[in-house]
Amino acid sequence: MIRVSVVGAKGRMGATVVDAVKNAPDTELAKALDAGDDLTQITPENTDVVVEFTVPAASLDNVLALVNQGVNVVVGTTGWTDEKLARVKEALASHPDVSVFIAPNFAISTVLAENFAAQAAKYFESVEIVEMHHPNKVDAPSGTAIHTAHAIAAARKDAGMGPIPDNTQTDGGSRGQVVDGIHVHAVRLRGLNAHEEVLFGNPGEQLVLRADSFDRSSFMPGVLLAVRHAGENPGTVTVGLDNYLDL
Ligand SMILES: NC(=O)C1=CN([C@@H]2O[C@H](COP(=O)(O)OP(=O)(O)OC[C@H]3O[C@@H](n4cnc5c(N)ncnc54)[C@H](OP(=O)(O)O)[C@@H]3O)[C@@H](O)[C@H]2O)C=CC1
Ligand SMILES: O=C(O)C1=N[C@H](C(=O)O)C[C@H](O)C1
Repeated sequence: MIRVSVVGAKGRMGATVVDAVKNAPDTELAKALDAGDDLTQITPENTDVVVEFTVPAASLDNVLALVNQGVNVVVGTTGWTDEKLARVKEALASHPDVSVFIAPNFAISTVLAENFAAQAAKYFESVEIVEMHHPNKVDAPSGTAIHTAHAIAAARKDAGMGPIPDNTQTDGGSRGQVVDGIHVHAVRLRGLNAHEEVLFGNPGEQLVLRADSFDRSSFMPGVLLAVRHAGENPGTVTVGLDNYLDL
């Protein structure tokens, strides 16, 4: 059995992970901790891998503490930047037996949509991203939308494409946040869970890629997949569930 501890265990995602870990045939719950709890309770003696779903403001410190405790970490919390990733790599240099895995999104529909978007990117002049979430979400745009924008921008750059056509002369904020040259729009609406559309345009045609997570159960197969792969690449940070899919 894989011994899994959960940090952020009382949150919407953490509580769902606790149930998933209890119900999977090959995992068992070790520690379930939340805000205010002492992370030093989690050690290699009681835990094979920690799943961390907290808040962007806390996640880096949690991951650094867990790496220093010598346990593998699977992270779903958003807010990761190159600077934060560099801090984790630095910590792993002193703990070469520990691995960290971070996924902006664990839902297969969204991971596939992002992969398809990166493939489509070089064929379309225009592209914009619309992400739509429940109104309890604290960050905007979503971590997934930022990750998708970076993937599309990288594909456009590789293909030698220029800037996206846009003749906007005045903008009171309606054009969204520009991430790596891509406009990203965030909707917060009661009734929604997690949804993303990537809109591609060419003269006379449009492609829309849309992924819908209607329920947090959609993230659990991906979380368990990452848990089962934890520790495979010691001393490294791996980003993206696509690393564990046959794409
Ligand atoms: N990668 C993916 O597939 C997905 C990622 N997410 C991301 O996961 C994160 C969590 O989302 P969600 O579960 O909805 O958020 P919630 O606010 O429901 O849960 C966060 C939990 O973390 C707790 N917490 C806050 N600070 C700490 C800390 N320092 N140490 C331990 N626990 C802490 C909170 O406690 P308290 O409320 O008392 O502060 C709360 O119980 C977000 O960043 C979200 O974007 C969400 C869905 C899927
Ligand atoms: O807060 C959420 O709910 C979600 N957060 C992640 C993100 O910001 O991309 C993943 C998913 O969209 C749900």
